Amino acid sequence: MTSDATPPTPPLSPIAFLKGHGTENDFVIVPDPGNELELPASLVAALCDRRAGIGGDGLLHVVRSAAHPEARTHAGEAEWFMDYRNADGSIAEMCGNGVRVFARYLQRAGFVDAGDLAIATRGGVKRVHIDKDGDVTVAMGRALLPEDGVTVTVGGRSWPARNVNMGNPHAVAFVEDLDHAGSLYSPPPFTPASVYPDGVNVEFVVDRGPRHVAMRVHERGSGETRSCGTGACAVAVAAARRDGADPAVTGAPVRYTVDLPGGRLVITEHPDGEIEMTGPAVIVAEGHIDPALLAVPA
Ligand SMILES: N[C@@H](CCC[C@H](N)C(=O)O)C(=O)O
Repeated sequence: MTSDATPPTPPLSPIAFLKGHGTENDFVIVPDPGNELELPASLVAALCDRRAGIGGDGLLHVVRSAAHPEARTHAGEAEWFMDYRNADGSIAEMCGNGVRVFARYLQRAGFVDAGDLAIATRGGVKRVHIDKDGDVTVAMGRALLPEDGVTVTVGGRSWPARNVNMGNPHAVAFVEDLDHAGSLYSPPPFTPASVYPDGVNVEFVVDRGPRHVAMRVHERGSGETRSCGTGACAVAVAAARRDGADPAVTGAPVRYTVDLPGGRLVITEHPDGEIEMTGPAVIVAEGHIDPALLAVPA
C-alpha cells in the first residue's frame, strides 16, 4: 500500500553536555568545536532551567575560535572561544568563573594540558594557568572605572555604588550587613538608570578583615548567584580605591580575599592594572540532552 503522507522528520540527534561550577557559579557546558549547533536564547534558557532543564547560572558554548564569527580574528592567539550565555539566554561579554570552568573542561577533554593557555572571550583573549588538580588562575585584564556611579536602594536603605567595568558592567556597593541586600532574585533598583543602559551586575560588600571582604551578587540575566568572578574582581578594585591601596599609586600589587556564598576567590591587582583571579573549577557530570528539549521553539 502506498501513502502520500509527508515522511516523518528524522529524530534530532542527542547533544552531549557537561555540568561544572566555579565556587558554585554553575554552568551547562556544550562542546561544539565546529560551531554547528543553533543555540537560540529560548533553548539556552530551557537548558539552564533548574526544574525543567539541566540547570545552571549560565551556559558555556565551547567553540573553536576559527569557527565562530565573533572570535575568528583571535584564532591565531587562542584556539578556543568561550561563547558565554546567561541563564535567561542573553549574551554577556565575560564570565570569570566561566573561564576557569571552560579551561578545566578543555583539560579534561584532552584538548589542552595543565599549564598555560589562552581563551578568547567577547571581552578579549584571557591568559589562563591550569593546575592539574588545583586552582585555575586567569589574567582578567584591566578594570575601567567610569566616573558616573549610581545609588542602589533596597528595603528603604540606599548606598552609593561604584561603577567598575571588567569587560562587563558592575555596580559595587559597600554595605553594613549583607542581609540588607534582601532578596536578589530581581535586579536591585538603581538611579540614574542611564548609567547602565544594558543592565548591570550589582555587588553588595562587607569587610571581613584587612584586605578581606565578603559579597553577594545579583547577576544580570541570571538573578542571585552563589559567586561571580568578574564581580569579585570589581569588588577588589573598588575596595583597593576605597582603602587607598590603588597599585598604580602605591607601586605595589594588592591582594584581596573575596568570600562568596559559594566559596573563596583571591584577586590580585598589579601596578600596571592587570588583575589576576584564582579559584577552583570543577566538572561534576556529563550526559546527553534529550532531543525533546532541543525542539523548544525559538
Ligand atoms: N558569573 C559570571 C558573570 C556572567 C555574566 C554576567 N551575568 C553579565 O551579564 O555580565 C562571572 O563569574 O564573572
